Amino acid sequence: MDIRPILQVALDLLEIDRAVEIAKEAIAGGADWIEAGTPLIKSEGMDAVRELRRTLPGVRIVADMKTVDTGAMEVEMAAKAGADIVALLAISDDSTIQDAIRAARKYGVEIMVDLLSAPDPVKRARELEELGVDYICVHVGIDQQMVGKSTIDLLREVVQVVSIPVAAAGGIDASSGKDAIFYGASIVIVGGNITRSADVTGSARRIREAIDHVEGAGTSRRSLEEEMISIFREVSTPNITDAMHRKGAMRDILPIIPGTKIVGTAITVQTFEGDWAKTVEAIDEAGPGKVIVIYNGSRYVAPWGGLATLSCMQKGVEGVVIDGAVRDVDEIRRLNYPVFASAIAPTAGEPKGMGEINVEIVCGGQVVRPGDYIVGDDCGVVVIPKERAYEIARRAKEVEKNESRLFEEIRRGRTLSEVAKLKKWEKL
Ligand SMILES: O=C([C@H](O)CO)[C@H](O)[C@H](O)COP(=O)(O)O
Repeated sequence: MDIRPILQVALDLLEIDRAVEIAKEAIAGGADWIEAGTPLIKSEGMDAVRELRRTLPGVRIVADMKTVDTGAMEVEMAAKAGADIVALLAISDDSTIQDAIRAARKYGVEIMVDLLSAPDPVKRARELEELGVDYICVHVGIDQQMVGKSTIDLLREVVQVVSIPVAAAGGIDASSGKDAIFYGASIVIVGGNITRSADVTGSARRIREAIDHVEGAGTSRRSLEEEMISIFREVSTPNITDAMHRKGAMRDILPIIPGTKIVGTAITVQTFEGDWAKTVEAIDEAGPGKVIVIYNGSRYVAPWGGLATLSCMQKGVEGVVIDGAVRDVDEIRRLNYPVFASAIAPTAGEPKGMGEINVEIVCGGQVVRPGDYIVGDDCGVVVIPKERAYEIARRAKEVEKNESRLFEEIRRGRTLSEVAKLKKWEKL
């Protein structure tokens, strides 16, 4: 085993031509091993491994078969296609692992076993070492990452109980890659943070540098809440609605000042045409990190204007969303405060005191409950149910990463339809 940590790049892509191009860019940035990811193998079969073998002579190829049965047959297939290492799942029966190892010895390849979803991963890692596997992979799957599970915590336990090399996989970036090596991994497996980047070589190089210099690792882990808020600030509302399977967008509500963005949890207000009491009272209940979300319904009588905006600003409130009209737009512009509304009108109502604060409302056609996450930008406003907010943030980030790679491919001269391989992936 090398002293230098191994950087394995997982090609979780659907097309072999794109995979080869990305693999070459990743190697230029310092990747050591190239993995034919499970999605690539499912999409292209063993030809994916064959093509990587042919185009990347001298590079170790890992076939992530995620085998759970017929271990010997799948190892033979991958080995004959040119793989050097074949990955199985730890949840397989011992008989599958043992027969896979026999086939691996026969065909001169090595076996990596992935602890993904193993019920007692630490115990299983010990058993797998006794069975004779070559590498253990501590892996938090892509869907598990989206709900906040982390590879590093499990890695720290597994490295205590085995002496064979351990790989860490699952949402690894420069900082967690560094942590993984610091806590005892010998191999870091990186997928999306390299392969979906517009600058694959640069991303691979940054991770390479991080894992080669681990001093100062293991110190700075953000809370899931902090991570989620910072992701919502980075991604766009289109990224979020894509992540929500086209749901969540309010209708007809746009920023009064283009270029302003809001991210926060909802303080809801139900009020009625011509009554601005509850909208203004809600300011006293709001503060930093909060977005006041108002259903008023009228396009002609505004429950919000310049004075309310200034008052909101003074309290550090993140922004305001109104299904209804807003006035004093010139003042709001001068204050440069994020107000999103469905109409502009000069007339105000009266403070009558009808309605309620912090009840479930419908705003822009979407149900909003107190505490739901609200993100607004130039494309509109989306509501993210609080229970799934972290997951949606992570999935939106994946959408954004994916698009940044597609942007780069279009910049290089391909058409969108070529890049998206529309003809191949049209629904039959
Ligand atoms: O094995 C993987 C996953 O199960 C899909 O096949 C990924 O290769 C692995 O998780 C690494 O990818 P990232 O999590 O995107 O780094």
